[in-house]
Amino acid sequence: MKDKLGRPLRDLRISVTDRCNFRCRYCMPPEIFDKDFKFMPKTEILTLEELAYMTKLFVKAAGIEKVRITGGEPLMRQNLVHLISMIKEIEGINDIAMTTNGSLLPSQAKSLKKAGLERVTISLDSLNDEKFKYINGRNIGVQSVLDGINSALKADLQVKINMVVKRGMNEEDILPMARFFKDKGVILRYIEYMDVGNTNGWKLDHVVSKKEIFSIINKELPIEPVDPNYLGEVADRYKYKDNDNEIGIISSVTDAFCSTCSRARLSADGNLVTCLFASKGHNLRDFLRAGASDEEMITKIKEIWTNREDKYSEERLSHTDKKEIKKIEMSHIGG
Ligand SMILES: Nc1nc2c(ncn2[C@@H]2O[C@H](COP(=O)(O)OP(=O)(O)OP(=O)(O)O)[C@@H](O)[C@H]2O)c(=O)[nH]1
Ligand SMILES: C[S@@+](CC[C@H](N)C(=O)[O-])C[C@H]1O[C@@H](n2cnc3c(N)ncnc32)[C@H](O)[C@@H]1O
Ligand code: SF4
Ligand code: SF4
Repeated sequence: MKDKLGRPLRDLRISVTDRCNFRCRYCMPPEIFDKDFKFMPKTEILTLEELAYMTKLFVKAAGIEKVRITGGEPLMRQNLVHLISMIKEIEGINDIAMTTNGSLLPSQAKSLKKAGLERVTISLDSLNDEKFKYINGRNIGVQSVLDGINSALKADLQVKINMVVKRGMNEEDILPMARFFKDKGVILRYIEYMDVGNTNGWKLDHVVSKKEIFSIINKELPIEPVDPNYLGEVADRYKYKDNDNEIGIISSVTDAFCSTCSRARLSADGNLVTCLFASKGHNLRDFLRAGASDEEMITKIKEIWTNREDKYSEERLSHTDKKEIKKIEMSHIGG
């Protein structure tokens, strides 16, 4: 099954909650996501069983093999271990990963691994405690994320680190992060700051480009490109010349990768979203709860994917001088 631009559906990213214990200023600015902010009501959120069932439908509809659990903060969802174990049982799924801020991992890493989680990507934007406390908007120190990383490694999970780079926020942390993680057996990935949602005040000037990130690292720690692991990998891979450790750079802004984008996103309230920058999703929840059969659900998923023609990042620069379009917030669909 291919979309209108010839792209298959391979990778399902499931957001299990729109809530988070952090308020990263580039994702959920605390002034907007405050005590009056209306998060999704519980009745609208898919149950763990519904999420697992939806995953099964995506396997049947498209043969997806890879699932990434995300949020909001996925570890805030109760009994997530149960969801992982249900997904693990689905024939055809051979890669279960999670993106998390890491702070709640120490108490959960072992049981997640036991349930079938193989990989975690942990977000960390600075090793400077004061700066990190400011960025996450909740005064949470670096050590709680480092504890999360250590607990994941101890539980034998594969670990990657995501660092969003924003000019004026943390570009001076690019090198310290590289130095710190270089020999730790984890892959650090730098992400160009993106214009997801409408609340983070994104400007093109805030973007530190892939080229710039490469040159900052390469000057002190020489690196060279490595071939992608698979077609459509979002990160460009590089390895250090003096050892085999790797870093990645994700360049959605300056070097878009829409032409190989095979990712579908399912929000916690059951909307199928075909692009990170979409204005809205396709409501699968109500269709499911109205009693649609497996066949009807599968037909619907296929219909949505085959009509897909998203390529926002390739067209981004032509959007910036126009009136801003409404986009789903990152905390709804999880990156
Ligand atoms: N524009 C855009 N950005 C994306 C897309 N997918 C991922 N990203 C960005 O890249 C970041 C890292 O993505 P991950 O989920 O860690 O990457 P992944 O490709 O699933 O990781 P691996 O499976 O380990 O290769 C996300 O948090 C987003 O910020 C996409 O389809 N479009
Ligand atoms: C939305 S979070 C959800 C999962 C989890 N709460 C976390 O932070 O890892 C997923 C990823 O998106 C990244 N992200 C959030 N806002 C972004 C933005 N405006 N540009 C680029 N990446 C962003 C985060 O840093 C994180 O790595
Ligand atoms: S990036 Fe992740 S941790 Fe930070 S506010 Fe967004 S959802 Fe929460
Ligand atoms: S902008 Fe949309 S179509 Fe392009 S890579 Fe990202 S999610 Fe895929």
